[in-house]
Amino acid sequence: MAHFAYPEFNTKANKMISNDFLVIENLVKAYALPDGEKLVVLDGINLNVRSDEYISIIGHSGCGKSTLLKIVGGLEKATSGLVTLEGKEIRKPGAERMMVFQHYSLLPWLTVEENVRLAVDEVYKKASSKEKKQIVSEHLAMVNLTKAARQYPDEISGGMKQRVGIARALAIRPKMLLMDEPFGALDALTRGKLQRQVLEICEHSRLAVMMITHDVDEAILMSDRIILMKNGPNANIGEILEVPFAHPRDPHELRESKEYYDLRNHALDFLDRYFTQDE
Ligand SMILES: Nc1ncnc2c1ncn2[C@@H]1O[C@H](COP(=O)(O)OP(=O)(O)OP(=O)(O)O)[C@@H](O)[C@H]1O
Repeated sequence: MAHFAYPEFNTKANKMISNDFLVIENLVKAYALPDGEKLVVLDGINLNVRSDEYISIIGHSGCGKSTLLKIVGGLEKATSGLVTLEGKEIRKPGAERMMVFQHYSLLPWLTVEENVRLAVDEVYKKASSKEKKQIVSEHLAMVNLTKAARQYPDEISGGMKQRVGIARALAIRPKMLLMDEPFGALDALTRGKLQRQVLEICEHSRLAVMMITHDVDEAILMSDRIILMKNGPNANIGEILEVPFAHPRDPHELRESKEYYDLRNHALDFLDRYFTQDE
């Protein structure tokens, strides 16, 4: 790897942290409906995300969480407003922003390592075959999938598939990970294990994360801030909660603190309030 500029995982303490890494300003997103009307989904979103920050987005179904994530991912365009990453306007998808979806999106005719390799080939065009192989194997090891490298997606469990998706996203060395309910389809035990694995990777990496979840406990465990969205249409941010717990976090320890329950109840009350308004 001598001539290949592939950064090591650095601790957060070693890095420059920028407060205006991702900047969302007055973001409005409207969809044209078949009857000629307009559906304004997001109406005036303002948010700054630091370059090492883990952000969760919570809100009732249809409030525009996925739409917001897709705009940051460059898969959807804003109707008005501005979204910038390190000062550059986001107009299309890019390798510095990798997406992970709830339903794994692996190619079934490729093995686990080939699925990751495909993405590495696409981005590291100048790297040698040996270097690319090393990147793939490092990232499979990171999510404990070394032994499953030669298996096909239909030969592995849902949790393993999701780990392949995460390894594939991380192997590209993105600056930002965008995850749409990444643990939503997993059983409770697998979800807990994978949450801790992702948390550990994020605690040691120079990475910003934006994650959609419906699970308040998951949001508190993983995030530095929780974005609580008001209901749509014309949704915007209702509240932003700071999660005050130091890293590394242990879910059992968290659940012993009063602060944890105060935060949890606050988020649940917010969601209840909006659910009731809608009824
Ligand atoms: N391409 C589209 N064309 C028209 N309307 C759309 C389109 N995509 C999303 N919508 C509408 O925008 C609104 C927000 O959708 P979005 O998927 O962003 O919500 P969400 O908060 O992620 O919901 P959920 O929690 O159920 O996944 C919904 O009313 C949805 O029907």
